[in-house]
Amino acid sequence: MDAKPTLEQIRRAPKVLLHDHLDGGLRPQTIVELADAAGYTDLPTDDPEELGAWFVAAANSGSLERYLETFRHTVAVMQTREALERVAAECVEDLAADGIVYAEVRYAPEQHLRGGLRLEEVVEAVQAGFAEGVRRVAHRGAVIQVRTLLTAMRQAARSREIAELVVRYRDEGVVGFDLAGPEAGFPPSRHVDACTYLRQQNAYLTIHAGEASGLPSIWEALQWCGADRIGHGVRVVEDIEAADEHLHGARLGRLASYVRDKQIPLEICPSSNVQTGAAPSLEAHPIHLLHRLRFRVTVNTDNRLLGGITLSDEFAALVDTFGYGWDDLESFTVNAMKSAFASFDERLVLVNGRIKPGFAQLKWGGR
Ligand SMILES: O=c1[nH]cnc2c1ncn2[C@@H]1O[C@H](CO)[C@@H](O)[C@H]1O
Ligand SMILES: [Zn+2]
Repeated sequence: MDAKPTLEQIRRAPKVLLHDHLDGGLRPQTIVELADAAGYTDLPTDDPEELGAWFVAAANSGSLERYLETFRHTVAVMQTREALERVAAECVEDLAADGIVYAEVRYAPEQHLRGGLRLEEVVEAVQAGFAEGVRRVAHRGAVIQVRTLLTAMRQAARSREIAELVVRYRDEGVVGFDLAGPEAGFPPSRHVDACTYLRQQNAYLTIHAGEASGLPSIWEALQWCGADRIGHGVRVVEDIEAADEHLHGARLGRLASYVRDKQIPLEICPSSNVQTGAAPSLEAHPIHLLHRLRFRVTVNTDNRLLGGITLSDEFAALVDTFGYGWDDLESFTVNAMKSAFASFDERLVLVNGRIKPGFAQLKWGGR
């Protein structure tokens, strides 16, 4: 129990992932093959290993805008039904191989229309791919639940249409809406109409906020748009007055208090935040303060390809950096499951049937 969780043990732990972009998690080999099939000649290299390294290096830019430029290549090769299905199926295989038992995977349908697909066809292709992935994984004896979030790009003007798409496919595995893209200059309040519509439909939404912009963006996401969760949200620390090492004298402003009192889930993505400059380093990442102050912290990958990481790697890095043990990792996992957009029944079954027994086995099983 006191022993430090190893990467190999963490990989076996039943994990939950709420924030993962489909178009930020492709296998480099797949990108090369899809580019070849589509006649896309702009890839920086045709060698899968070099390509994987190129993405990580290019994403280590210190700026969200430059980080997002790398999506040019992944989106370019995801423009046909076959490509979308393949990428979605492989995503499920990769998440299951990392020991994830429940995932919500997001992407922006409006970015996949260049090959002539309609929004509905994009959604149906990805859902078919997820179902295929779940079948393949089941053949190997693993069980994973995968749900979908549909993202609207905040710099564009299609959020209402995407919100309607979420509602239309709510019984086919689409569980919520997301806003992503460059945060600076494109505040959540631009999309109030879509968000109001979703709430009136009893649908769920999460919004990327507090990553490249600060408190006003988080405030708008919550109080103008009614977001159920916040993507990243790390800059909420700007509303917390520095505390000493033991947290004596930590003072929360009104917004930080609201986020903590209401236990608004924060989808924190440590590696991504360091890559985009939202956090100066893992050692100085706000997750440690937020976790100790008992905000509802969840740990996520954001973009596995761009970070060159899995969720297990993220957990292992937190263990190394902050000395976290099984109780911390279990609390991030239970927080995530409680914050998922799946129904209460489904969440309960996963917490009691998989997460608690799985962590108990890792904590006490060896004794
Ligand atoms: O961390 C992030 N912040 C904001 N936008 C992001 C982030 N990661 C990915 N995307 C954007 O979301 C789109 C749909 O998946 C991606 O194409 C990318 O532009
Ligand atoms: Zn994201």
